[in-house]
Amino acid sequence: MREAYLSGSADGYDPTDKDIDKALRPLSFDDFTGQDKILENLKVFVGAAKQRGDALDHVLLHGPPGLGKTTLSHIIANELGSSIKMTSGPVLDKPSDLAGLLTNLEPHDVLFIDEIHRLNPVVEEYLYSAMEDYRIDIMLDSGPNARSVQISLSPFTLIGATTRSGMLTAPLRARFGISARLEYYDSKLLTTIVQRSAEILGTPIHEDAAFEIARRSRGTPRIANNLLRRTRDFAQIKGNGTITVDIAQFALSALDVDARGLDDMDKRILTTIIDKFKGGPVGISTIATACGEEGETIEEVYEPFLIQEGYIKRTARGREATEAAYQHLGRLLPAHLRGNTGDLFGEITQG
Ligand SMILES: Nc1ncnc2c1ncn2[C@@H]1O[C@H](COP(=O)(O)OP(=O)(O)OP(=O)(O)O)[C@@H](O)[C@H]1O
Ligand SMILES: [Mg+2]
Repeated sequence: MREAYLSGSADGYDPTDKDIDKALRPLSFDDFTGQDKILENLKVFVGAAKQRGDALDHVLLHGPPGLGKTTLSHIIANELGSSIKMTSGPVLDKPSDLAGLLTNLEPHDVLFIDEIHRLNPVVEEYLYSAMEDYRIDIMLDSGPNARSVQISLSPFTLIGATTRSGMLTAPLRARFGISARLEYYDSKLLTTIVQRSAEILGTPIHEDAAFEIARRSRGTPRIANNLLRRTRDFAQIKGNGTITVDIAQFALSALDVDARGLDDMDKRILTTIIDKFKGGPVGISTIATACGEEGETIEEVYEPFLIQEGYIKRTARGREATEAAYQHLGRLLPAHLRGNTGDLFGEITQG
């Protein structure tokens, strides 16, 4: 497969980790664990496009970081038997950057634009006709000699990836025939992913150890793979190379991984709601300001996991911390969450 990397990705790993990361990346639909509904549909769309000899319709992949958007894009290109060219929104500065990429695409190639919500609006405008009619108008010269030339493109598939689908403009969103939102993985799926990765790394791992890593990975394969790599180091130095549940627990607490996999920002959001706003309800923009993060990011990257895990509730008046959040952070339950059962938290706060 031919690849042109126009930009480095912003994963922030060191080079060795990056190489391992590449080795762990599933290459085909059958290799990919989870996201069943999305995969089933993609198989149909890819199969049908191939049968007709058409380019696959443009695909938008959205969802929180580390769930497999880039991985799936490579898989789609592989399954199409096409090449993939990769770039990202912020890198495409001028329309000519985009034109250069588009005119170099072979029929049915995939152009992957990461962080597509960060496209320069002028570049985005050019993308519309490219996506719709496989052609672009380029302005030659300027002033009185200015004229526009139309260039035909090979039929191609644009795959856009974003963690912030809310920031996409309506006209751009409307031009994607296929749109899929990736969801967090449950612990069972992540256990399978950890076991698969351990096998690729040649590291023996017990099933309960794989599960321990999985359930503390914030529903995210990237985090699971990261924790596996670090746990493997502990197994090598502190044990005999096999990852047992004891080694996993030791490693995870040495790494300061929360028992339920929450990260710093998750915890900051919960403590903000509980300590500063009496458990809510409080609006997202208020939480954002208090946490020093953008509201959109909280809404699209952090909140879905906290809601899925039952730590916060979305109500008409804002976000509320649940009993689970108070308990997880070891805070006393407020009166409105105190049941009649007189549990530990309830009783302490009674007096
Ligand atoms: N379903 C899966 N099965 C096995 N491994 C997976 C799966 N999804 C993701 N991974 C692993 O997790 C890592 C992160 O995935 P990927 O880079 O595709 O995420 P992403 O959604 O593009 O994240 P970002 O939004 O940060 O770009 C990959 O290196 C891959 O090895
Ligand atoms: Mg990515």
